[in-house]
Amino acid sequence: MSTSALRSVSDHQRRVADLIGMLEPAAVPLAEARGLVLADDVVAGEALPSFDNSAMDGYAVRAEDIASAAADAPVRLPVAADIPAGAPVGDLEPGTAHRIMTGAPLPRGADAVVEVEATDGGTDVVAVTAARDAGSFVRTAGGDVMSGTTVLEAGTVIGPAQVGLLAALGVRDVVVRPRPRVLVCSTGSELTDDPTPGAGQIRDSNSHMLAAAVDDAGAVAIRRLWVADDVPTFLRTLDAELGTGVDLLLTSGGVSAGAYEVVKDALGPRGVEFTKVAMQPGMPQGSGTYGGAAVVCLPGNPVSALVSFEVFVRPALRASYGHPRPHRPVVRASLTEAITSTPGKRQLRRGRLDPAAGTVEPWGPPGSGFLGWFAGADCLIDIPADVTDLATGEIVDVWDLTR
Ligand SMILES: Nc1nc2c(c(=O)[nH]1)N[C@H]1C(S)=C(S)[C@@H](COP(=O)(O)OP(=O)(O)OC[C@H]3O[C@@H](n4cnc5c(N)ncnc54)[C@H](O)[C@@H]3O)O[C@H]1N2
Ligand code: MOO
Repeated sequence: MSTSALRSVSDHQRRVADLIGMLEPAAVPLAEARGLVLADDVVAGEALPSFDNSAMDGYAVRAEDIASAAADAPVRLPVAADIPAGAPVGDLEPGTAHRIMTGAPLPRGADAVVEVEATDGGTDVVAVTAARDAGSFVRTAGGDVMSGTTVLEAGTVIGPAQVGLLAALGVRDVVVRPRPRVLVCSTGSELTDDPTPGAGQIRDSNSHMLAAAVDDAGAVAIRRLWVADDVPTFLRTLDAELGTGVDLLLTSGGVSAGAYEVVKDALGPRGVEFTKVAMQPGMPQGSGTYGGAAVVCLPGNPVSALVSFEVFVRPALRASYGHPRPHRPVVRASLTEAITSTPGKRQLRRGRLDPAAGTVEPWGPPGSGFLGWFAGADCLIDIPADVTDLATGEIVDVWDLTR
């Protein structure tokens, strides 16, 4: 096939993204929401803090009662009560102090807290050695969040701070687009789970690798399986697994031009399209729908499978649950050595990025079997299809795989 007949990377990215689409929002418990994206605004149903409280361990007072306090002229006040955190709100009589702990409710009548360091720490009578203005060390109700305000907007990615805020506001369920559910299926009669593979056999690494990539993308690898190069067995397996809440069937292997291309032979006649993309690695690709699920068929070479996942599947999965940044961040860096690329194919070459130096080092050969090298890389060098030679020091686009 001439390279002019190949589909462009961006066309195939669009096709895969359209196939997976966007999932419908649903309420999920807060404990399961980290990494997901709010589908609705969240409005605070109450204020934070919900009551005036102390920012310091010390004494609740009336500022005017300690206005003259100084190190050489302490003001002595009887300590009328102890207020631990969690106590109900009390009342402070003028001319008295309450010993108060950080977070405890400020008693009615008090308007300031004097920290214990500015006192003698007395428990019956306290000597205050510094004046404090009204409002000192008081955290006022609503000072952080006012009831009725929008605290988080739709489209916000829920991270630890957002989980904390929602928990503080008493929100138990949040409305998000759910994690896409992915069935990962390796194919190949050479694959085995046997700890000591026989002659010509290899361990199935792709299903482990792709399930990890699925989870890393914020989706869920609901099951991981492998099937031999046998069309009836492959179809029977899929028919048993699909139709049970699978959003995406992700296969690897069996898509090129050999005599036993199980994925292509089984799904090609059932509406899944097999095509060649102008990309290296990852030229042969399949995409379509089957059994109610979107289907993406990746090539079997491990580096091709994972690069294809990065290029086509990861952004589509992240977009399907509304992630505002579906793609890896792209940075510009200068090459530490010259590299070449096949004409007519966009090459995604493994590299090691040094953000401080602004450089990227090509890491390992370009071939698609070098998973050992890929495992030591942290980025992909994106070489456009019309570029064949890059000199040392040239500036290239680099996909940062660590973010
Ligand atoms: N005559 C042609 N041959 C090939 C072409 C072509 O256009 N014409 N394309 C080549 C390209 S490019 C790629 S990429 C591969 C894709 O092949 P398949 O998707 O059919 O994959 P397999 O043949 O099943 O396997 C390829 C390779 O990867 C190993 N593999 C497969 N699955 C796994 C797994 N789960 N874990 C670990 N390793 C796996 C497999 O043993 C093979 O070594 O086709 C080229 N050939
Ligand atoms: O296009 Mo294949 O994915 O290199 O080895």
